[in-house]
Amino acid sequence: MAAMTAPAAAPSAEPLLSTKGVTRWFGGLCAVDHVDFTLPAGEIRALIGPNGAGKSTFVGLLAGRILPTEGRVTFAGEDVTRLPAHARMARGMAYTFQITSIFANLALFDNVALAVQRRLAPGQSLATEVEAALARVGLDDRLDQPAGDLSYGHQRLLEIAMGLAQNPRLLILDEPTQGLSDGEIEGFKVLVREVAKDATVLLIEHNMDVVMSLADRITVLDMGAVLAEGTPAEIHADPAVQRAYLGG
Ligand SMILES: Nc1ncnc2c1ncn2[C@@H]1O[C@H](COP(=O)(O)OP(=O)(O)OP(=O)(O)O)[C@@H](O)[C@H]1O
Repeated sequence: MAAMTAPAAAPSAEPLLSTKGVTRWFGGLCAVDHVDFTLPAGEIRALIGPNGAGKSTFVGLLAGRILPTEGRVTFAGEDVTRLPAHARMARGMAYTFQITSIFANLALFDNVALAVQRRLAPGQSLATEVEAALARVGLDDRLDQPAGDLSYGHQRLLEIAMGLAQNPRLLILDEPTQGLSDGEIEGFKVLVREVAKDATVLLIEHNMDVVMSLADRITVLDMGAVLAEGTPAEIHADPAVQRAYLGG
């Protein structure tokens, strides 16, 4: 029997996250229109689209910050459509949003400590976990500095550290590179590749260089609906995407 080779691990049949017909109206405006979306575990997925395409609303629906008018959201095999954001976080979703959610008057350490406390296991040291999360984004030399003193770009990195501190299964990043310098963007790419070794990443991003170099696959939203989905090369070559988004 020793000569038998182990069967290759079967790809997990169930996606980490999916939506079915998810829809959100704001008054007379349909911001997200019957979107079917599937995100397999382990992928880096970028979500792109023109301004007003519905990206932030869609991510709000995934995270539980916005409830759908109709449709279903499934996370890790569970229907989470009606679960509030904190319950989805407890199940392993973490996210950063365009509107920064840090506490400006608190030190970096305390901001991240708030996130770590959600999942600290017995025997784990709060300080060690906080410092490790800040080290991943390169901010561990400023533990005692008030978060409000950071540049906008560094505040975005702090938010990512707060997301990572939760050891998420899914990390959702809404325009994470906005306000970062070119050098910081390179560091961010390295960080996301590192994070993706043990988490799934969904990235809303306008910087096409970041999208093309990081994403395994790209989903393009336009007017609340999925216009296209594919590898960076496929999306780059798609005439409908070029017309709607890339200005081609
Ligand atoms: N709370 C709200 N009330 C009313 N309309 C809204 C609300 N939130 C979003 N919208 C509208 O829904 C549409 C989609 O907006 P959304 O912010 O999701 O798009 P987006 O793709 O994230 O845009 P951007 O790239 O500019 O951030 C827009 O027309 C927007 O004005």
